[in-house]
Amino acid sequence: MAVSGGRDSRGELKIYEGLDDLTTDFADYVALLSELSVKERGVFAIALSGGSLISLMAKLCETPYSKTVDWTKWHVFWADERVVSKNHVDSNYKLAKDGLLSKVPVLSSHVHSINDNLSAEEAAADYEFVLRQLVKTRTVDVSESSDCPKFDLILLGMGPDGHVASLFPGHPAIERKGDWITYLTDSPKPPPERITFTLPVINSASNVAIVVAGEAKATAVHCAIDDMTEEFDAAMVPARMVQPTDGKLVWFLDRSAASKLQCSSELLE
Ligand SMILES: O=C(O)[C@H](O)[C@@H](O)[C@H](O)[C@H](O)COP(=O)(O)O
Repeated sequence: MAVSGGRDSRGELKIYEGLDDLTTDFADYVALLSELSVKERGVFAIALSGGSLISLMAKLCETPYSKTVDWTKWHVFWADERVVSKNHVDSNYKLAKDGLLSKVPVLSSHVHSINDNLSAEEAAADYEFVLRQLVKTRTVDVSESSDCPKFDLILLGMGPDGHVASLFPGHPAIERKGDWITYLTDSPKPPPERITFTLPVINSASNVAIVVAGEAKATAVHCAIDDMTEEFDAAMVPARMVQPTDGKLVWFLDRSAASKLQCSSELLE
């Protein structure tokens, strides 16, 4: 069973007793947004992350979703990627391919992964170029307020340090504004070389979901969502800076991840 509550600009909270409820509701959420986007725009532009997120999407490969979702209309991107070859165990592309994309009929020409023959800096520039072409054709919509791509849905996990995509606490990549995609060669979470959507791109999406499970992330969830004192530095918890300008943010949390939220006891009553 889930409880839901609003936290204004820090998003809607959905808290689940167990992972089974969470993954079922999460699959319903993705399937519904896919349906609405396809109805409205003819395509569904979705950006994935790495980590446990992909295993939490596993229900989408099962019925009814495997049969009811219009997979041929999906265009798949990565909100962040590790700069390694596509068949490397660290590759977010490989993770998604093995756990999701090879099990559903997404068209290979609609899977927009990074060029793994390039350096991190070159791969970021190349990925931004690819994205710009797809924004021109409106495969990915554009935000009128920011001129950034407006993804139908960006899916993020969160690390125990509060990072999302490859935007880490206190790292200069959080501040990047001019670029859509930036790169790191010193990621605190291995591997060190990565590319990542910048915050303006994440915050221009129509929908953003942050999916978090486990007690190890409870403090970061608290710091990302609860009201804090004025001295609190949001740049130290990148997930707190995810605040879509014209879109909607939803947090999918299990009970352990939500256990330090000030508002969780009210919500769970
Ligand atoms: O490539 C990456 O490392 C990810 O995109 C990263 O942002 C991930 O989503 C979080 O670190 C959460 O990962 P876990 O869910 O595995 O903790």
